[in-house]
Amino acid sequence: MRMKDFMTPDVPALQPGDNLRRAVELFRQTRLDGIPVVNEKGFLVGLLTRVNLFDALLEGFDLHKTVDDFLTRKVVTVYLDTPYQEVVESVKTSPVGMGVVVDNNNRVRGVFTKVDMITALFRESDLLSARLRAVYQAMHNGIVSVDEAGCITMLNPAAELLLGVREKDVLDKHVASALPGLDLTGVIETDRGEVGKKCLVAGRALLVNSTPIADNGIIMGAMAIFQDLTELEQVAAELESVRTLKNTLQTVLDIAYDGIVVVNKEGMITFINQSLADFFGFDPGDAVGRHVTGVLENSRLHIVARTGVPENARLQQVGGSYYVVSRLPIVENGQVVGAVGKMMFRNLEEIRELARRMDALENELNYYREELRKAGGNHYTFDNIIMVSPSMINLKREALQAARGVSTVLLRGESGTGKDLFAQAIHAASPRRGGPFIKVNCAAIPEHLLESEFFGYAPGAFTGAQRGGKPGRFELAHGGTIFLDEIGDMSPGLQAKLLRVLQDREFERVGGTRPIQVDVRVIAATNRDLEDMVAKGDFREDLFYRLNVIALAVPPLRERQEDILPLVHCFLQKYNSLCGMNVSDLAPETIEVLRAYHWPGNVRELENVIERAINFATGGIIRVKDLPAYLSRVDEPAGKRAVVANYRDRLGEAEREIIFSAIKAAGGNKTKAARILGISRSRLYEKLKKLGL
Ligand SMILES: Nc1ncnc2c1ncn2[C@@H]1O[C@H](COP(=O)(O)OP(=O)(O)OP(=O)(O)O)[C@@H](O)[C@H]1O
Repeated sequence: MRMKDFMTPDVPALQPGDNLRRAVELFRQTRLDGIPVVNEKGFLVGLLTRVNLFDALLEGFDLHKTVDDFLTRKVVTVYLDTPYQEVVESVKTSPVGMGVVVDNNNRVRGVFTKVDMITALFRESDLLSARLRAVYQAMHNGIVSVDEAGCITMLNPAAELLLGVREKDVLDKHVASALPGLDLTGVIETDRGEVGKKCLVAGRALLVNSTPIADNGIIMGAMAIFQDLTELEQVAAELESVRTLKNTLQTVLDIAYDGIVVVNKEGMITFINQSLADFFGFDPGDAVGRHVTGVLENSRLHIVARTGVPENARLQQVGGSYYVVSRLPIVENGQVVGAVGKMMFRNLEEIRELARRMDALENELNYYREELRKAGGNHYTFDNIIMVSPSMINLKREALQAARGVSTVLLRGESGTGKDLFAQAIHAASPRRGGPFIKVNCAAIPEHLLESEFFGYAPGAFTGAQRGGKPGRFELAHGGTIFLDEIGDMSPGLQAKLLRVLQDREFERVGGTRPIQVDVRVIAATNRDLEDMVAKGDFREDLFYRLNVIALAVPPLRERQEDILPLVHCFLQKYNSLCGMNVSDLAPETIEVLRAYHWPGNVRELENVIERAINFATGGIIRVKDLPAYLSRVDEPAGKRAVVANYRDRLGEAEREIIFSAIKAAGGNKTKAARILGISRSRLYEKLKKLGL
């Protein structure tokens, strides 16, 4: 409050030269204790008080005498903007008890009297108490105040809530009895406040600050301000867990494999992890607070923070190298508030190495899947093997004879001729048919697993091994038949071990010491020229003779054309039902093409061709156009092929040619062929199957 808010404005004034009569008249009109005297320019000359006037009259001056000789010249003057508090001090020291108010140009604008001051005081204290009450009401902390006798004078709503009492019920009661535990009488007695004292009041743990209330050095009472300690402790615990979480996150982000940078909506960096800073050689502290474009070349993070559109797996060039980055907006309550960028800057070689390892694992997985599928798959009998050709009928007769005995059988023949089927059929026709039929594809098992697959491993044989060890295929085949497919692909070390099993029917698990005896019939198969391998020293002669007790040769498909059509119809039936199709016949030209083809991949290739053709056929008939183009253009010039073949066929054809030439160069040795091609043996095996070779 300022002077202009509570002064008495527009008071009449005397001028130098005015007489006492004029003064008497003005006093009668205004009831003021003094009349300002101003000159013609409006400046204050003095103040004629009632006392001045009475003195003049008592001294016997008549009413025509001018006021000039009786004025009080030392007058309290204040400006319009002077604050209330300053005026109070002036008035206290003024002998007159009133003052004159002037503007900034020192012209008289009014007067202030003691009545004005008291009115202002009331207004001021009303305002103060309204403000104080608002604070009391709104405060989250509880407040209790007491008078000098310790009786409660006030309790705010927060205190009511915290202590579970109503103000009206405790007013004027002594604090010690109304609120036991809240010690304010001690504060009054000692005139000393206390900070952060723990008190138990009305069953609540409180943190209390108390202070005496004094006026001019006299204790008038005391006041306590308090808050719930349990609430405080809860907040502190929450803060602590947030701090721990922040530290954890910070550590995780700092050791993260990738670089991480966070910007706010303006594109200013708010966080950058240690890995990124280390990689580009700067201090994270220097980067925080700077615009991202000033720290990382070609950054678009500020754009993502503005648009909210994520950018995944983009390339960003920094310092002449490219890095894979992903940028994601940070959204809070539906608003984009920033963005986070992730940068893969590690050596690409490491990633390639990882990919290689994954590749190897995938091969392993595929192998086990295939084995699993076969383990639960159909077991063929001679009735399921489609054959009409005399050579096959003859073979079946020989195989049936072999099935009755216990001797080892060696199935010879090109890939895809049906050796696997014959092995199963022999088992099914043998007295061991009630026992297990276990197949081991020596070419498909990853090299490092071969030995443990064959013979199993003892408990604790190597890191990662199953705790109780694992039986090998020989153990699993006990009482039944083991079918060793692709026997020509076995390493020399394993050949020696196999020989021992065949001779002694006994072996040890990998890492084990106990000999294990098994009763197993062996059927082996190969598409390799084992005699040639023996001659070259690639295959043990003694093992060859052990295996070659009963040799059965499955003829290639091109040498038994009579079987082609019956096989086609068998596959039509199989894939119609598998694919939900209804393709029942072949156009005559299609039959011609199938007969004319030389089927290097034998029955497996024929089966693949039919499966594919069913998917392309229209009108329930397979036409030449539904067959792969390479079947019908053996002699066509390469230029013409390029025009007609579709992308997938050309790709498949190129792959076949590459694989064929590698196998040829390796003399039929798949391990060598895989090495030439730079792929794993099991991957080559997968490809051969896929291409029907
Ligand atoms: N006579 C047949 N009757 C029915 N299906 C056959 C016949 N011959 C082969 N097949 C089919 O052809 C595919 C290849 O047969 P199989 O696996 O027995 O050949 P394989 O000579 O053992 O080949 P690889 O030497 O590559 O192991 C199989 O899907 C099998 O079902």
